[in-house]
Amino acid sequence: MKPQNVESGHKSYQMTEAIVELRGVNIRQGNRNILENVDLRIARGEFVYLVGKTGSGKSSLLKTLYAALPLASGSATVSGFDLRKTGRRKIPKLRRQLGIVFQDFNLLMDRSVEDNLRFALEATGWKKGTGAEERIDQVLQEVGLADRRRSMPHTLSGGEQQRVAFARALLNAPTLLIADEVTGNLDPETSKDILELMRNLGREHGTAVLFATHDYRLLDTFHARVVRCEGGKVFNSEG
Ligand SMILES: Nc1ncnc2c1ncn2[C@@H]1O[C@H](COP(=O)(O)OP(=O)(O)OP(=O)(O)O)[C@@H](O)[C@H]1O
Repeated sequence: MKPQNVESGHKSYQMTEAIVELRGVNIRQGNRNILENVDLRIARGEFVYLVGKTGSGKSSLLKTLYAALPLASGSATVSGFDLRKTGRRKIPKLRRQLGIVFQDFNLLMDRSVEDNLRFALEATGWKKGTGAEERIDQVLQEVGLADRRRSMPHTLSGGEQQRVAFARALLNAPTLLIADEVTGNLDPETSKDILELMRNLGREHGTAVLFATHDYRLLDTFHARVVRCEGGKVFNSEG
């Protein structure tokens, strides 16, 4: 296949560059084998659905990608980090390349939207006066919440709170967005809006998106590659 060049602002990148490359990975929780011999490749800017029943190992696979679970065996590269060589001290550096969003929005409820984002920026090493305020404006605009910058989280709907969580995940311009059951608390219409938003942001910025869900109905939202966890194995298929 001919590599496809995508223009993103002043950056040009190749859609074929791998952001995730797992080969023969075994994933364990405690002394239990969860997934065996996993091969998975995700290219820059690619959107991938990760599906499987509750307990099939989706979260364990995602945890492996952000180095919250060690590799039991095999090789894995995520955003240029070789996970076999990514010791504890390097993990924060790896995670700065990733945007991770969960079902629970995990917002600080006693702080405004902008304070939630400022807190995340400072926690990842941004200093005041280095474009932080502009970056907050940018990500809120991208998720369609520019006018809610000073709102408190409890005044926002569930869908809007999840958008704030996405805005926070986007702050450091991740190469990979990991979404673990992010629509679990949302109604079907809002879930599809969130899904569309993720796909569009991914396309625009060349961010790969791995969207885990046990809700197979969401696969009808748009056509994309589907990766399935079942019976301790991971199956790759064309969507
Ligand atoms: N900390 C742990 N210690 C031992 N076993 C665990 C641990 N966390 C998860 N498991 C087990 O690993 C298996 C896979 O769980 P995992 O959370 O990865 O599945 P999942 O597909 O993400 O499910 P869900 O959709 O419910 O989140 C389950 O059988 C679960 O009981």
